[in-house]
Amino acid sequence: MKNFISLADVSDPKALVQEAIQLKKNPFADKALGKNKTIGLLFFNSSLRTRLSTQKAAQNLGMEVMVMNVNQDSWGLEMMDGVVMNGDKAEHVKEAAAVIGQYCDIIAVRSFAELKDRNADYQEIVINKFKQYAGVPIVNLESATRHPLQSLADCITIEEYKTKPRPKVVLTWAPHFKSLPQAVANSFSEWMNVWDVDFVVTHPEGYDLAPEFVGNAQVVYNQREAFEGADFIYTKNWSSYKDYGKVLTQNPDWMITMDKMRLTNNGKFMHCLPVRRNLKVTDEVLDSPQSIVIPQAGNRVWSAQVVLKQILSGL
Ligand SMILES: NCCC[C@H](NC(=O)CCC(=O)O)C(=O)O
Ligand SMILES: NC(=O)OP(=O)(O)O
Repeated sequence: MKNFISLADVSDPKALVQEAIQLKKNPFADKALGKNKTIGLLFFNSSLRTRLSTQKAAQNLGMEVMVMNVNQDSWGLEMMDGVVMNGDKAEHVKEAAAVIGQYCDIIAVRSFAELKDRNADYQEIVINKFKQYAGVPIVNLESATRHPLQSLADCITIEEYKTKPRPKVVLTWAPHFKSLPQAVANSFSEWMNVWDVDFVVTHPEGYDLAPEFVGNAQVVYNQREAFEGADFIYTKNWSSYKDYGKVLTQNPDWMITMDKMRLTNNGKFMHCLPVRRNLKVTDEVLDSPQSIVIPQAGNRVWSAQVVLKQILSGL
């Protein structure tokens, strides 16, 4: 593997998941692979899981890790070419990425959608500029439109918890007062489209994801209907793609409750976290045996480790 920016970088996603499940049984087997190799983790946004699980994965592979919160600790980075840099951005990504590439064998970047300009976000400017100028492999830690390390961990989790060869998986929108990116939902949908599942997406009208991410999913605007017989309920809030970045409704009727979970086939509750209790999902659901959010987050280590292992093997 050269880079891990989206599903397109993975030649065999199912084999990758099986390899991750094997790694989990023997986490330190490849400790020599990363010796004298350095990964730089660059964060333009907050993180708990991504930061710690990627660091842990790199350490399991024997790598050195450097972490930088770009917006707090470094110079403001200009992403646009050909501009007069007389504003608040002191350094161009052209130099910054190339310089970090002198210090690191792999660079991992988190940079969320700004949710102001749909074209700009969907062009994936930040991660693509790093790919263009760093000269070393790039790993996506959640970019404007995708969060593939999360989706890979989600696939590992579904493989571990499924009770039938072809489970029904439902991606459901849930209410939030803030305008949040579509990245997690897009990416999950992208991966579910190549998985052995019956995949349903449910959300209020106006929240349709970009068609290239919805793919062959069945879209249902009635949440209760969507939940019928589901084996997995994957919850996420996202802002509108069509009316870009807007919060069109905060309708509390879309919150995940035990009453709705009872419509499922003893369905497992999944969420990438962080999750706001009693806004998106009730305490009762999150604290029930049906919730698998903690092992799901635990799988972020194996998702990152299998990706770093494959990239290191190709250096
Ligand atoms: N990486 C996992 C999700 C990150 C981000 N969530 C958030 O920003 C939640 C913030 C809040 O609830 O205030 C998102 O939706 O893409
Ligand atoms: N799920 C996830 O990516 O969590 P963080 O935003 O805390 O990294």
